[in-house]
Amino acid sequence: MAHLMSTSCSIKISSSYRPFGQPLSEDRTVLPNSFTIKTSKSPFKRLISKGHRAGRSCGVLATAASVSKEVSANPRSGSDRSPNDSSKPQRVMVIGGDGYCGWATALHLSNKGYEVAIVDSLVRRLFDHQLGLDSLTPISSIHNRLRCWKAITGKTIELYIGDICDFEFLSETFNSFEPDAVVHFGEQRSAPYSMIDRSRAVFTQKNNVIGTLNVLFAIKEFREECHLVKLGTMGEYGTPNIDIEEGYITISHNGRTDTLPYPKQASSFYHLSKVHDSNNIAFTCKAWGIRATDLNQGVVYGVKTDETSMHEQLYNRLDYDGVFGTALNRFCVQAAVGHPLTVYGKGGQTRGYLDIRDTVQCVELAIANPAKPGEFRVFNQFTEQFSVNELAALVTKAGQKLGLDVQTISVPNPRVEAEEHYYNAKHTKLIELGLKPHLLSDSLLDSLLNFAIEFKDRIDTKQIMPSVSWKKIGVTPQTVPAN
Ligand SMILES: O=c1ccn([C@@H]2O[C@H](COP(=O)(O)OP(=O)(O)O[C@H]3O[C@H](CS(=O)(=O)O)[C@@H](O)[C@H](O)[C@H]3O)[C@@H](O)[C@H]2O)c(=O)[nH]1
Repeated sequence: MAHLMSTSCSIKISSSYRPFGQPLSEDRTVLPNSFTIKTSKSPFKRLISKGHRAGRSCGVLATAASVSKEVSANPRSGSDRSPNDSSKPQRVMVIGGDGYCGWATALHLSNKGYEVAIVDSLVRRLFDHQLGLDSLTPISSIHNRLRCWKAITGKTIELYIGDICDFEFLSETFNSFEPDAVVHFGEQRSAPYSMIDRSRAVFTQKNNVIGTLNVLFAIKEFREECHLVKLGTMGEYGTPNIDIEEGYITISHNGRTDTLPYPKQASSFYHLSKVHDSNNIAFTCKAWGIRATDLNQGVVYGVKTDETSMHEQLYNRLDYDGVFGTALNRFCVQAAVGHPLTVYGKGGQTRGYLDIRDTVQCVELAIANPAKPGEFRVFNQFTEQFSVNELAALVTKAGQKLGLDVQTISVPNPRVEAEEHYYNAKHTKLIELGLKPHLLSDSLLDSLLNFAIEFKDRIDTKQIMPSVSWKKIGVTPQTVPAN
């Protein structure tokens, strides 16, 4: 495998850096190549990109990038647009661009010709340190990731490190970057994390709800035309005993009919934070004329996209632990290491799933076809439905083909959720916009299993069993024992 030799540089994060939202007003972050960002009034517009443009060699040995053609037929993709056409966004701010979905999306949009800026507090990396967890794949620092991207493709992604709950920081990023679209992945996204203890529940809702509120205020104040593309979740709907519509349902009641937001029945403090976000966004679309798209995403699986596969320093994270790992990714890692697949309860829990290559495609489609001013669009972002038992059966079959002995166990369900239920959710709007789904196939499972086998030595089997109980959550802070 090709290796990237970093240039020698010192990256200093101020000792007063606060990842949980306190103002950074006088902090100074010293960046590689001796650029200094001041987070108070100084204009730090594009200082980082100047650092990249200085073009210092990263010693990249990888071959040149292949460019994805997935949605290139779309006439409104980034590179095809005339700069005078204000309805077609070109400058995209990806909040949470260092995370699993955000990183893949930032690279994809950059590859498609959009001017991209990543805004991230790096708190996701801190959660791993605090809980003693790690990604299956070794991931580079955000600075090395961006240097590598620049070295391979010649494209610059700007970087703003800070917390969007700090409105002063967010205002500066808006005024500096002047986004046409904001893709907001910058939330605490794990349901089990939000159910560890009171402080994590409070953190999740504060971080997610206030962060989104700040983004709404920033759009209103500084970039009225900016399109908000917000990552919601299919979990907002819960598992009702009727078909799930895309955001709205037409109801007749006592002789009158109206189209209303689809009822929400979230089942964790995390999923509830997304419901609160949706209500705040819907209200501000009506009250202030904000244009927004809520992408109610299902469970994402996979790790590779065209862009993250270009070099090992661009690899995406892959979580397999009981807090951040999601069902199919976990099952593939479990199979690789000979751990029985952990089906919670009866295993009839059915959800919408999608390949991470479709996440990036969906976000691009939403940006390229923006909502109208005042419109609050909701798209259900998944491609197929599976029960947990069905996923376990698919992974067992794929594992056997690779010579793995895959067993399944029923683990007492740590969550409060229906284990056998009706589930039929609509997901046609993104298909209508041109989504070409990568359906779950033997070859994807094969590749994911092989990826897990490749990094098998990094797997800490102690992190596999679930450790967070929905019923046992209490006010006492939970700490992690050193094993
Ligand atoms: O080892 C496991 C892990 C999960 N499950 C079950 O699989 C289902 C999905 O759980 P998950 O951990 O894969 O996903 P979830 O907690 O719902 O959250 C993930 O998927 C959500 C989409 S959705 O599920 O709400 O549609 C996103 O919003 C979240 O950010 C993402 O972490 C649940 O019924 C869970 O009980 C198992 O049976 N065994």
